[in-house]
Amino acid sequence: MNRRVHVYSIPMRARFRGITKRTGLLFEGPAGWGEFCPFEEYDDDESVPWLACALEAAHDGWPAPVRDRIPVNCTVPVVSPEKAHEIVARSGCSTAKVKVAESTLIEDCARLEAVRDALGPGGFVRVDANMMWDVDTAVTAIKAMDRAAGGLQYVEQPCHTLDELAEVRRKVGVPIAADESIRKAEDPLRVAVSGAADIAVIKVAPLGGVRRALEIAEACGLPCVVSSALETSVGMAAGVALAAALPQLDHACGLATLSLLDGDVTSDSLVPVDGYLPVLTKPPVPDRVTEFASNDTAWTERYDRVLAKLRAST
Ligand SMILES: O=C(O)CCC(=O)C1=CC=C[C@@H](O)[C@@H]1C(=O)O
Ligand SMILES: [Mg+2]
Repeated sequence: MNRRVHVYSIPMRARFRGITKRTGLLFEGPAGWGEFCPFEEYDDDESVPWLACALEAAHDGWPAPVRDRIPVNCTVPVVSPEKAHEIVARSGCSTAKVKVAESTLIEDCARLEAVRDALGPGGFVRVDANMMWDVDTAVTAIKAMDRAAGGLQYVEQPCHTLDELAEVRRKVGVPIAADESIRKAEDPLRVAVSGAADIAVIKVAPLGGVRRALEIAEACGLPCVVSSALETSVGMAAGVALAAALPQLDHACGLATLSLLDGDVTSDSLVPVDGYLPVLTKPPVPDRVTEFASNDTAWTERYDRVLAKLRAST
């Protein structure tokens, strides 16, 4: 590795998807800064698209936007109903995505009631179960949550397989969104989600960058929601660029996750104002990265290994 890189480590405000700190690596190229931050469980092969996304930002820049601001949802981790209410009320967003299935159904429903209370009747509530349910559990839980939330906009990835999603979709009236089914697919360009889901959740880093994610979105043939991978504002800007370049955007996107981190690497933080994020022409400069600097060499070693794999595959 010979380029200028910064390894960062930022604590999470609340535990989210089992992690309590977000770590990754930033580097600069001729077009700006890129962020490489695959989650720990992604092996080197699975991390190749994450690096392609960072290299696209740093070297090529992004396709032209067709809109200049992106509606976003606030994201509610597994917290108490009081805390959930506070997160939603403070966010300024009229759509909330609530993590479910990690606590009991009673706790999830209490959180959903609090979220609806904070949003008022005009807001949208969606839930994400991260593949935790089997079909029967999903059907029971979705019906109960739909009641508790005063109507669900959709449920994201209730079960593991596409067949299970399709079965749940036939059994409940709530629309189904596919996330892991797309981002963890062997070939996201070929995965046939259309019978199993109503909405495609698209994450720019695991899918290999803005251009590649646009191709995948088109191949899915479904309305898309762009969602983050808990990046700092440097990586988040790529997700915003994807949402900005999609020909059609009917739903709020899951890109308001900076508030889940206890800090950011830049003073130009991508935090929403009145439920919208601005579209940037290039990634923000990480002028505050030294506050979160880490000397964990595992990240530079990971970068080198994944870069070698990326080069071998192109
Ligand atoms: O979509 C959002 O509102 C925020 C992003 C989010 O929920 C996620 C980001 C990264 C990893 C995931 O476990 C999770 C998701 O499953 O969508
Ligand atoms: Mg998800």
